[in-house]
Parts: sequence; structure tokens; C-alpha cells
Amino acid sequence: AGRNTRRLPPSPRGLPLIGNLHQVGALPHRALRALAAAHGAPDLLRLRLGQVPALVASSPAAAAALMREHDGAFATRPYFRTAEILTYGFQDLVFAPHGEHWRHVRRLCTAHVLSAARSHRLNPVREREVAALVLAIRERASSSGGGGVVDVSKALYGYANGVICRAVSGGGRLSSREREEEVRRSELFRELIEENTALLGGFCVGDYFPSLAWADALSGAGARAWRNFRRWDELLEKVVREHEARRRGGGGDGEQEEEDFVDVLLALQATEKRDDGFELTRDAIKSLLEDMFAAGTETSFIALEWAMSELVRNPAAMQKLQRELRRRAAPADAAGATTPSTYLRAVVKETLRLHPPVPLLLPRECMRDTTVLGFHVARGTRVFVNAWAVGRDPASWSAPEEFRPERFLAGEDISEEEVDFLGAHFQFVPFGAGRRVCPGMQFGLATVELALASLVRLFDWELPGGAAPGELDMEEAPGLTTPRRVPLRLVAKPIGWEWEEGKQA
Ligand code: HEM
Repeated sequence: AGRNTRRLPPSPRGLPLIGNLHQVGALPHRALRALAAAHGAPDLLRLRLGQVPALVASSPAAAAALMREHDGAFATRPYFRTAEILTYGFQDLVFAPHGEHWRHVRRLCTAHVLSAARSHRLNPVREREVAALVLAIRERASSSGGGGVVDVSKALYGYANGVICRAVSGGGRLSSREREEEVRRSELFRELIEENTALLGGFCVGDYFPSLAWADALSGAGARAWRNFRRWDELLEKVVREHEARRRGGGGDGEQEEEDFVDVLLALQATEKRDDGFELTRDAIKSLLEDMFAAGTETSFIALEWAMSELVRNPAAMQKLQRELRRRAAPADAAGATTPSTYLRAVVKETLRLHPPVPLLLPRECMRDTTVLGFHVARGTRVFVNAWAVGRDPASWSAPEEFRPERFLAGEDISEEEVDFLGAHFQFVPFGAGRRVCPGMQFGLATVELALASLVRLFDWELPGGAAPGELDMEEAPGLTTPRRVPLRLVAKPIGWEWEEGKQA
């Protein structure tokens, strides 16, 4: 077919210069679903964002076409200026070309993260952090001020951050002075992650108007990114040095330390150096570490925040989960915490269906002209998969806007066995799919499930001031990830028999 007979996906009329940028809004996943519906584009919607051609997939069929049928053509990430600065110029580790180096490093890194989660090597880390979370909530709940109201969001963020910090850079058995240093370090990591999120989620003129990239120098976005990068580097350099010193010391007291992510990368560096041309440089290691912090903390935190919100809003689901977890835990507490609960898994899935923490996944870029579902997509097009819209697709889900974990149980409309997280079921893609699927999926799920199980099992939860469950504010904060707009504040009531048990422990 000739150039002029190529069929293009439907597109809303744009404005001169900015194109459709003004239509994307503060909550792009919601605005883009509405735009797709209004322009008869249930599968693929074409946009122009400034100077950049873009494509949005809004249905399971479109998600499958992009991430299964044509995965190879959409396996790269677009270039973002702030990301380039923040990631040691190694943007390609996460965000860019399909070079061999990138494939290699990512494969190694993925293998590590998944194996660490699967072998449960990191469960002691999570269990320590869950214990700290439960303790913090108990203290807050029983303190005289505030009437037992707990800032659940803050507590959950601390937990998610703690798990990643420990898993990435260690800190198993620490003296009290070391522990203090660790707490300070966690705070610093948190600050740096938040600034990264602000920078990456922010609007950078050069990302949409490549010919106006110089404008970012004027707006200060570049300088801000450099400043944050230098702070990251100082901290990560310290972490890597400490690990190197420990490795040289041969483990010191001879005790088997828990192996963390830095250890694994340093070991890889030692063995991979001889590989033809490939070297896991120090900058590459620090860049990977930074990715792990940034990608792992916010996502797990957001999933936990919404899971607790939905359970409080839906008391029947909360009670069902409490019954299941408390029954399991009663005879032998230790076993109760780790044996999987089907309803817990269903609650987590239902939460991720309604509230995917990264609702548009991470942007991809079309690497060569491709025909997708009969439409022409040009090389260089920036591609978004609206996982949020896909999860609420009325053709795939009954009562799609309702929180009903039962839908994921066997015998219901969609069974547990049918919809997994592995990217084979395109009506449910909170972790993406294909070559760019989230490598931290198992790690993230374990982090979310362990904390949620304890919070639901050990406490009863209510809204402050006797408000009805339906009154809970469920709005999302603007940005590329979707935490709650207002922090989740709940009354936590420790349940009796667990109290006693906790005291003995
Ligand atoms: C509930 C928790 C999590 C959710 C919902 C989540 C979601 C996602 C999504 C949607 C993507 C983009 C996938 C795509 O574009 O197809 C992604 C990428 C990524 N995630 Fe996760 N994630 C979670 C936890 C984690 C954790 C714990 C880690 C690391 C420890 C991690 C590391 C990464 C990395 C490195 C990438 C980039 C992969 C690439 O570009 O090739 N994630 N994640």
C-alpha cells in the first residue's frame, strides 16, 4: 500500500504547536480513557504531544498487540533528559536502546531480583521490617494523643522504603549506633527518591519539544537533576565502598552475612569483567542500584495504600480476609505468616486491577514502522499502555468499577488460575508484559502481601470520627504514579490474643 493509503488510528484534533498536550490532564490515565471513548478509539488512539507523535492502547486486545505480537518493535524506551542525568547516562539500562550491553545487564539484574524473591532469601529482611511496622502502629494506636489515629500512608512508605534499603544495601544485624546511621540513611534515600519522582514525573520541555531542549536549561530542570544526581552518587559510592571493604575483609567474623543486592552486583562485576567487551562498571552498578530504589519503593507503597483503602471501604472483604488470616494463624503463628492465602492473593490482584501503581506503564518507543491491529504506527512514536483502562474494560470484567476480590477466585467469572501476573492475560497488566515486564514483580508481590497480611490479621481498622466506610476519600494524586491524594488515616485497634502473643515474643 502506498504511503497515503495507510490507515492511521483515530485522533482528537490538536492545537498548533502543543498538539494534544493540553488534553492529557493531571490524571492522564483517566483523561486518555475519556478521549479514546469520545473519539471512537477503543483500542488505539493517536496523539501528538508537542512535537512527539504518540499512541495510547486502552483495551486488552491493543495491549496484547503491542506487548505480545509486536513486542520486539516496541521494546525500547524513549529518551528523557532528566532520566539520562539521574541514571549516570545509563538511561539505556532502564529507558533506552536495545543494545547488547543493556540486554546483558538487565538480564543479570532481573535474574538476581527474581531469584532472591523466589528463594525467599529476602524474607527475613521483610519480616524484620513488618515487625517494625506493626510495632510503630501499635505505639501510635495506644498513644494518648490523636485518639488512636494512625497515618497509615506514612507507616507504609517507611516499610516499603525499609525493605528496599535492606534488600539493596544490607543491614542485617546492626549495633545500635549502626542502626541509627541506617535510619539516617533511609531518610536520605527517601528524600532522593522523592526528588527523582518529582523530576521524572515533571514536565520537561525538551521531552516534548526536542528542538526546544535548550529551554530546560532556562527552567532549571537540568540543574535540579544534576544536583540530585550528585547527592545520589555520594550516597551510593559510600554504600559500594563499604561492601567492597567487607568483601576484602573476607566477611570479618566468619559469620554468613545476608547477601544483598550490592554484594551480588560486585560478585557479578568480578566474574563478568572478562566477557567480550562487556564490563559492569561502577557507574553501571550505581545506576542499577538507583533504579531498584526508585522502581521498588513507590510501587509497593502505592499498592499497599490502596489495598488498605479498599478493604476499609469494603468491610465484607476486610472481614473475610481477617477471618481467613486469623484462622490460619491461630494454631501456629510462624506458619500462618508465610503460607499463601488465596483470598489475600485475590485482594492484592483486585487492588492492582483497580489501582495499578504505574497506570500508563513506562513509555515505550516504536523502533520501526509497524502495522498494529490494521493501523500504521510510525517509527519514533511514543507508546503508552493504559493498564488502568485495560483493568476496567467492560468487555473483560463484570462490574468493572467495583472492588470484588472474589472475581479472582476459582468458580467465579475469572478464576485465579486464569489470570496471573505473568503477562499472558492482557486484561490484567499492572506489571506490563513482554520484554519490558517488571523484573521486580515477585519481589514487589512478596513485599505487599507480607505487610498486608500482618496489618489485617493483627488489627481492626476504622475511619476516624466514626465516618462510614463509603465516605473514605479515594482520589488519586496527579502524576505518573497514583498514590492517594490525601494520606490514609485510620484508627487501628490491636486485637486481643495477638497482643498477648506479641508481648511474649
Ligand atoms: C507492586 C509493585 C510493583 C509494580 C506494580 C511495578 C510495576 C512496574 C511496571 C508497570 C513497569 C513497566 C513495565 C512495562 O513498561 O511494561 C515496571 C518496570 C520496572 N520495575 Fe517494577 N513494579 C513493582 C515493583 C518493583 C520492584 C520491587 C522492583 C525492584 C526491586 C522493580 C523494578 C523495576 C524495574 C528495574 C523496571 C524497568 C524494567 C525495564 O525497563 O526493562 N519493580 N514496574
